[in-house]
Amino acid sequence: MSTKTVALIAHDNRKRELVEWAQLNKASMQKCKVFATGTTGKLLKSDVGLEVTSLQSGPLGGDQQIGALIAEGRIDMLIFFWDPLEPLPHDQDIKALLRLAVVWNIPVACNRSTADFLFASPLLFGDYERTRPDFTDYQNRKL
Ligand SMILES: O=C(CO)COP(=O)(O)O
Repeated sequence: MSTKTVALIAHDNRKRELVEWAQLNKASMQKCKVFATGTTGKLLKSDVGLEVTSLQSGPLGGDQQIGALIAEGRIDMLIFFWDPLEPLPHDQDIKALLRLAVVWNIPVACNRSTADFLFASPLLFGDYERTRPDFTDYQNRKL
């Protein structure tokens, strides 16, 4: 079984919620490789004590960096507590990230109960191999 790679992101109004959730799931998180956007990553290090690879802050391109990692097949799961009540300057980046997670068949949790379900799943540390879609036909289409 290979180490799972998880991307964690939370918008400002939901950062406390993500930190609390990560504290409760710290033992499992420590078995994963964790990527995060800038400020989220900083909090996960300082308040949870996780080892995290922090990318740029979301509005500065962090969502796009996570999206690129997904497209490269380097992320197994996305936990993204996005803010459903406030528009943000980088809304398009957020939409693009969520879109790529669907394109590449990545499990995504946008709230705490879904994150609980993902982390309670025997598949998390089992021998489940996510089907990575094959877009060969799409890439070879006649133009
Ligand atoms: O804005 C974000 C995701 O869209 C999160 O970025 P930060 O983790 O830097 O706050």
